[in-house]
Amino acid sequence: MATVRVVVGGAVFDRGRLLAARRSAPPELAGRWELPGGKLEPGETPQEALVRELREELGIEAEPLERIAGEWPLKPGYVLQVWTARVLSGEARPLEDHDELRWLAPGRVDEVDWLDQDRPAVAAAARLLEKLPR
Ligand SMILES: Nc1nc2c([nH]c(=O)n2[C@H]2C[C@H](O)[C@@H](COP(=O)(O)OP(=O)(O)OP(=O)(O)O)O2)c(=O)[nH]1
Repeated sequence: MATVRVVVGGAVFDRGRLLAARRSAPPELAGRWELPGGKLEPGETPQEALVRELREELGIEAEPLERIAGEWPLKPGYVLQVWTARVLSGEARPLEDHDELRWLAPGRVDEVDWLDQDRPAVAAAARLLEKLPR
C-alpha cells in the first residue's frame, strides 16, 4: 500500500488576525496563498513539524492549539492537515517559500486568492477567528 505523506498547515492567529502566505514556488502554485507549513519529517508529529516549519519559513515561535477537523488531498500521495496556532514570539517574515505575508482581519479572509485545496480549512479557520475575543 502506498503511504500518504502529511503536509501540515498552520492557521496562525495573532491579535485577532489570520496569517496568509503567498507561495513563491513551484511555478504551478506561485502567487497563490496558503497556510504556512510543510511536510512531516520521519518521526515527527504534525505539531512538531508545524513548529519547525513556522520557525524556518517565518522566523516565529508558535504554539499549535487544535486540529481543524478534516484532511484534504493535495498532489498525488499528499494530504493537508491543519492546526490552529498562536504566535509566542517573533515577527513573521517571508524567509523561505513565500514572497508576501498578510494578516487578515475577521471578515476579510476572502481577500486573497487561496489555493483551492486550502479553502475548506481556511473557511473553518475564519469561523474560529470570528469567535475569538477581541
Ligand atoms: N505548506 C503548505 N503546503 C501546501 C498547502 N497547500 C498545498 O497544496 N500545499 C502543497 C505545496 C507543496 O507541494 C506541499 C508542501 O510542501 P512545502 O514545500 O511547503 O513543504 P516543505 O517545506 O516540507 O518542503 P520541502 O522543500 O522539504 O520539500 O503541499 C498549504 O496550505 N501549506
